[in-house]
Amino acid sequence: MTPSARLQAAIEILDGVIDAARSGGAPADRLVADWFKNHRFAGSKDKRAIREHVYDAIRACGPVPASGRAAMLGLAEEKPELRDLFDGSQYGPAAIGERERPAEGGIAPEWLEDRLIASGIGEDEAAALLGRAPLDVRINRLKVSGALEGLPEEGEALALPGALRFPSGTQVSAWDAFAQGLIEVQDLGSQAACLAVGAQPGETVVDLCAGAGGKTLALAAAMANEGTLVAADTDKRRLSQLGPRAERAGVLIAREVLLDPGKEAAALEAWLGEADRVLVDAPCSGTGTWRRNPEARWRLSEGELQKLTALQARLLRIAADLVKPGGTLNYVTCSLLDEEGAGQVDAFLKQNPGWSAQKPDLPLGAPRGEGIRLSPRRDATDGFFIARLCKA
Ligand SMILES: C[S@@+](CC[C@H](N)C(=O)[O-])C[C@H]1O[C@@H](n2cnc3c(N)ncnc32)[C@H](O)[C@@H]1O
Repeated sequence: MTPSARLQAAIEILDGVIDAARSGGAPADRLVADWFKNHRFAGSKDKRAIREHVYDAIRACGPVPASGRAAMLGLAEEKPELRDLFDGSQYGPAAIGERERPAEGGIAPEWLEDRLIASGIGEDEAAALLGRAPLDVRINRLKVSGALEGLPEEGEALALPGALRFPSGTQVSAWDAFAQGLIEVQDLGSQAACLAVGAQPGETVVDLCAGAGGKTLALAAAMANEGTLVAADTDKRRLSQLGPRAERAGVLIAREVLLDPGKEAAALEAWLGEADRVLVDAPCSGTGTWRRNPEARWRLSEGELQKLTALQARLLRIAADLVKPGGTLNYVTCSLLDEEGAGQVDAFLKQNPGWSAQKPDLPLGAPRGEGIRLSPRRDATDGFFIARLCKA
């Protein structure tokens, strides 16, 4: 493909990404993969260039752009060399018209930028939200006791025990060590959130929003496969991914519980007042994960954020009832917005006098309200809020 044809392909994909963001359709990575599947003539260099154009253009636009072409013209403001590729050639984009306007730049739609500022995220922090995430792995202590030898590449040892970092795009999933369950792909921030739970062998631990079990696997390793570990979620498809992952990782104690939305407590009755620790890795805006899903900022609306904060407050109440006296509730979101982090915890503590907050003891993050916050700029992790609440 010519450089212009690659640019036009990226513009077409961006049109799909914008539509999907407006209508709640498929994520950008799926749309990119679908385009490649339907255009077999694209070689590996073409694919790399097209993918890069798509993601660079998404990062370059703050509010939702009017079209893929406007988004690409926005990117051309940062990379003027792209303007030459609007050359009107057979498969390339038409020449730039005199009245054509590029899409607006910035970090996010205005309302969301305002919320970030109100949550203490300054300009530098905000810009880092749109950087490129490296690839972090966690050494699986259920299978590896000492140093892990023989990986195809040497990773950088990170601040948490058993955490290694590789460059963005490293194909870790093709490695033998991955197939054998010796390593799990997990962002350092997510590893920190698991470590903060402090799960111990023999305890009863509930992972209330387990999803596909990324954190469940880390909790099982911390528990050395001893005790009771409940992995609950309302999403059957996500939860069904835990079984094969647990098998590969040698996790034996994870017990899946599918929840009915609105009736979660009923399925968890057996653990009411029984859990030593409950982890609530709550559904959230994902403002801390824009490095991976930059188009997520076009999907969020104020109404959606309001629904998420109401759900988070409800999940905190459900979790609180599961914790036994002297136990802990660990509240986590991959968001940098106070209404999903420090604000939720403040409201919980006001409404629940028998509870107190204890700052998680981690070599990462900065205090935020009654918890700590990790940020891409400060900690080189996804953005996270982590709080630890103790029941009297
Ligand atoms: C941030 S994700 C969890 C990610 C997961 N813990 C991991 O480490 O991979 C939030 C999860 O909350 C789940 N969820 C949404 N509503 C829920 C509810 N009412 N009860 C329990 N889980 C819920 C979603 O299905 C989603 O899997």
